[in-house]
Amino acid sequence: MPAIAEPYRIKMVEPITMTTREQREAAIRAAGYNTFLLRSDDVYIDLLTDSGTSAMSDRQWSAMMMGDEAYAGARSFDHLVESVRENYGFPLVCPTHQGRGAEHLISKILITPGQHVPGNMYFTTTRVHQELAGGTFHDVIIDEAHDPASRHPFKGNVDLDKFQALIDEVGADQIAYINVAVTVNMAGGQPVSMANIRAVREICDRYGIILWSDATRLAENAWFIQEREDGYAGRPVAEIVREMLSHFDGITMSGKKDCLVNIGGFLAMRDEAILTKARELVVVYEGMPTYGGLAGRDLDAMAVGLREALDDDYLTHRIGQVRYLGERLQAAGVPIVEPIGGHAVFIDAAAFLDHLSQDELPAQTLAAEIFLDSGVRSMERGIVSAGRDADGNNRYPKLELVRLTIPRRVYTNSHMDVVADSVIRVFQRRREIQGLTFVYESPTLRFFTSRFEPL
Ligand SMILES: Cc1ncc(COP(=O)(O)O)c(/C=N/[C@@H](Cc2ccccc2)C(=O)O)c1O
Repeated sequence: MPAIAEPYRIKMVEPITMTTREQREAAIRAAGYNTFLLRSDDVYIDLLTDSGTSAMSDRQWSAMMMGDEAYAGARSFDHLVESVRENYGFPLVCPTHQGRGAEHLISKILITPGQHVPGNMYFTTTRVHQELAGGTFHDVIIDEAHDPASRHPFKGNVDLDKFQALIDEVGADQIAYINVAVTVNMAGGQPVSMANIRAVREICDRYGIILWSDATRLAENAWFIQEREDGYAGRPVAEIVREMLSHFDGITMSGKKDCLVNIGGFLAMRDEAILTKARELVVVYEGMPTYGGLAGRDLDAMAVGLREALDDDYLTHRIGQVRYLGERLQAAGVPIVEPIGGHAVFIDAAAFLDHLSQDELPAQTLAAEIFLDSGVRSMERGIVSAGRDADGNNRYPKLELVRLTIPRRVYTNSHMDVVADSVIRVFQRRREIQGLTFVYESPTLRFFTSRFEPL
């Protein structure tokens, strides 16, 4: 991909400082070797997440100044609805404080306890809300998604045979809905093709199954369709997004990613009955249906940001930056998930630290080692994130990954070079690295707050 300059110029900066090795050793010990528990001031380049860490534009900031903080019926809500209608094609919107707020509501609305919810690989908060609502998640993603080395161009695709087999096994009436994430975070930010979305739609229509999407990174998914799928080259991302979403009954959206805001989310849909139920629940858990746990200014920032995130030049640079980092690591022989995803480079920690067993927590270990080397913060996406099953046993995911997650419009490729140099240094001394073990294991979504110590 030809290098392109940032399609924006920087108008404000936030100073960052490099720490010493001694400072980092003290910091990671205090954080229990869990990068989620590090203090921001101890982090040099923060690649923990792309969630809520984007830089907002001058247009978003000025929209915030005009935010309407009326408790009910604020203009800011109208602006969000207009933007969702215009850019996503959904007529109905229920704002929530962030993505998992929307996941909570839709799980309660659509799932009857005992029902099943197929999806293209699990995501932690999505699955936990489905389970809390009494549903059982079933992974129906294609097998290639579980192979870090597979170069399948659309590893996020639903395996139609797996989906059909589940329908045959439990009956269509026992399937609450199918949830198709675009892109698939835990597979490495991997896209779903338009052809696959259409094929899933056909099955859902045949059996009367609701087709929902976790649209959190939909713009990046559309950009990969433009780049890789026959018939879409040269089509504007905004047009591809409208076509993608036209096949879904509704979406949960974490605005903290592809709406370029620091907080925000929403449900968007076509069915008034679902909106009515969402409004009944949102007043209990989030706030009035016209603010959903957000300030008016947040709604306005999201209305502007979701439109900006569909810009072709912005996405070409954004995805190009992720690819730049990934290609530097590939050139040094560092094992990463291929193809390189849309929002992050995922290091194959199992291959990187192939002398460690999964019970020695390779990804947790590698994330701590990278921080110790350079102050770069990453996120464990392996056995710790996978948690325990209903019987209390550790789940053993095929993918044991460390995610280097690139915030939107924040860092330059000079920062990417610092990250690449650090990971390569750790790779060169990987045989010296020993594993970690739990000293405290939190009961739910344990990766957020558990603590560890070196073996
Ligand atoms: C595909 C997808 N669907 C829904 C959500 C929830 O949205 P929200 O509630 O955060 O707004 C997320 C959030 N992803 C963040 C934050 C995170 C969340 C759980 C564990 C680790 C990190 C991340 O991947 O960094 C997501 O990626």
